Amino acid sequence: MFQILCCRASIAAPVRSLSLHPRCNKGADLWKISRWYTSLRSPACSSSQQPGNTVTRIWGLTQRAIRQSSTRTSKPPGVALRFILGPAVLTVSARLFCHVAHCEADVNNNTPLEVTTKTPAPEFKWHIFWEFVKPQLFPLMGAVVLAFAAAILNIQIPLMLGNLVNVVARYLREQTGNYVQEMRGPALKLLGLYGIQGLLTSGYITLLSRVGERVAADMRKTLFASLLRQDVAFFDANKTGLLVNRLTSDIQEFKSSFKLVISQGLRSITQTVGCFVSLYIISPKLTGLTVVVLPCLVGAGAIFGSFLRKLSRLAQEQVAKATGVADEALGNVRTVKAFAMEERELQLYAYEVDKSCEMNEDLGSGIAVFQGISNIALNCIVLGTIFAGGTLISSNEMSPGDLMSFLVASQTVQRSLAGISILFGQMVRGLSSGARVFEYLSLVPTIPLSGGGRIPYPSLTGRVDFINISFSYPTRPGQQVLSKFSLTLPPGKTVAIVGESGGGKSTVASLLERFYDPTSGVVMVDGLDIRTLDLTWLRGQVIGFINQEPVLFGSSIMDNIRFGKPEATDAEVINAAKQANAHGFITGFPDGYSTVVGERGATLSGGQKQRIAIARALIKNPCILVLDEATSALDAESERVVQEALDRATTGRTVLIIAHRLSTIKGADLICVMSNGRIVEAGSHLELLAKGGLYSDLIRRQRAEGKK
Ligand SMILES: Nc1ncnc2c1ncn2[C@@H]1O[C@H](COP(=O)(O)OP(=O)(O)OP(=O)(O)O)[C@@H](O)[C@H]1O
Repeated sequence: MFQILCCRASIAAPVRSLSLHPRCNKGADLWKISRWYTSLRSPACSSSQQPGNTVTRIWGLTQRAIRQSSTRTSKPPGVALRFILGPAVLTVSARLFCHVAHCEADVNNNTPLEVTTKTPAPEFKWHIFWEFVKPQLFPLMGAVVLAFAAAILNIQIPLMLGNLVNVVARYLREQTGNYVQEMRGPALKLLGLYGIQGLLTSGYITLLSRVGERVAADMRKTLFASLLRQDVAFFDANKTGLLVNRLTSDIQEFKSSFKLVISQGLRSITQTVGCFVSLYIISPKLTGLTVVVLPCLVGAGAIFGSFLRKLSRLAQEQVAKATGVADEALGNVRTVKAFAMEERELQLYAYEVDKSCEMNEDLGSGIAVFQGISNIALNCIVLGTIFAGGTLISSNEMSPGDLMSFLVASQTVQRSLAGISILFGQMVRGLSSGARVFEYLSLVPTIPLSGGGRIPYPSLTGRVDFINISFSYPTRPGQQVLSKFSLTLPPGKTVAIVGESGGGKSTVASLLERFYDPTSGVVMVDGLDIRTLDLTWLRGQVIGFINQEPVLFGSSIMDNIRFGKPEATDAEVINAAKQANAHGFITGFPDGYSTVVGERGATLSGGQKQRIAIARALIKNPCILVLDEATSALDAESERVVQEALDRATTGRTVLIIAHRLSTIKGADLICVMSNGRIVEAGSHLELLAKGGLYSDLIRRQRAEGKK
């Protein structure tokens, strides 16, 4: 019954959404816009991925996951019980395209389009699945037993209905005896059966949804943990949308299939076998007729259904495409507004929505035709059964009650067979969704987050050595970014790296953070290869990292600063904010440290965000500080305030500055000029100026640009 409600609710969805869609617009302008837009979004035009903080990327990932949490609409069935055969017939037709409608319901799921890659399809790993099911074994077994019992009772119902009809028929024929008294026995029995069957059904659905939800929740948590463990290179190679899709749609799909297979699969098989036995006992002749007609009908329904499913999938992808346009426009709303592109974005969205409207209309028409034909076919079967059964009744080979039992049992068989055909497709989809989830669950990062040694604090000096490093990014193995790069950061000293854009400066910082391992050579902290050190300790307590575009979380300022050291007291947070020159503006806000900074810190200025990021890095009192162009995105006034904070923060620490603005690094103990992945000049500001080489060239160019 639950399944029937779902089917009907899902069927209602396309009809409703179709009536709400705006008129389809196929104007030539929109075509042009779309093509321009498609080319804009093609891989050739997409900007290259920059190395970034893993947490920052995962932050984006979770935000999208939350946005994409599915909202399925459900509607009570609108068809009233008219007469005993009508609902059964409608139910069968509904079930025949239940999977089509199920896809349709998914349209509302904002599923991001999964980029098809040529890698082989992942395999479903049963042993991993078993690990998730094991803790839920008892409720699962309970659900199986209850579902089986409900199916057995379902087989009894047609026979009991037949008994009831026999009583009615006898009374009509003979007009003797007490009708109510004669009816009471079988009616009460049937009522009891309905009651028990209802209880069993609610029982197994409750247990099954508990099992399904818990398995899905465990899978989500484990997958998210596994994603967080992966190397930065993994995030360079995999799109956030695809990862979010695995966390949301794939697990949702897997859960639905899992529940459906247990509930409907078990019921359908038991009922098909049981009811066939009943049919044979009631009338072998009529059963023979049914055996010929039914499979043909179900087969035709399955073929038509698979065509509609394909249509539904295409429509679903189109809706996801439209959602992608809206997602990108809303996510980059400031850029859209800055270029006054609201109208253009609206047109792009309208084009995609109109296309999806058109496809959904086609799907709706397909469903309508299918429902019409299947209703006619199924009603004809009923008619044919009554006709053939009537002949058998007239020759006394069957009673009216037997005919009634036969009709209801054959409806149950039709329903069950349709259920099995749906189930098969659903199972295939569920297994491939599960396989995609398990693929990432079993991924082992090449850079483990924990394990390895720690250097006790009193002896930690903060000396860093890059020795003979060569490096290519895993996603671009052909491009050597660093070649035989060597550099020493003496304890407590400030070393700056300058050079042309794309020369590999930020890559040096990424290697120190161990976002990547060098292709050859070693990075050392206090004379120890960082590959032998505990990475969580190194990133969490030894190195503070501040980059050009600090990403804040959409929580309070207090929480954002505490992100650097979760166990920090309020006093420690305030102290870090003071060191970062942030305390003044924070206390100026009406809510002070409780001020919520908006998505990615959108309600703060660039300088304010940067100072909170500095406080976040300082709160862990790092021995080594990496500033990757920390002030280059700021205006002169913000830069001055942030620079003040940085000057204070760098005292007594080993500091690596990746700099664009050369004015900010004049005071560094050592300035290294990078070109083509190696250091070509090194010395103090004055020494390099006196040398008249690349550094003085850069200074000259920057001064000239400043004057323009
Ligand atoms: N995640 C990545 N995957 C592949 N290649 C990358 C990645 N990040 C950077 N690169 C490439 O590595 C080279 C060095 O980049 P890097 O960011 O280190 O340069 P940079 O000197 O810091 O540049 P800028 O001053 O413009 O920030 C560039 O050619 C860049 O395209």
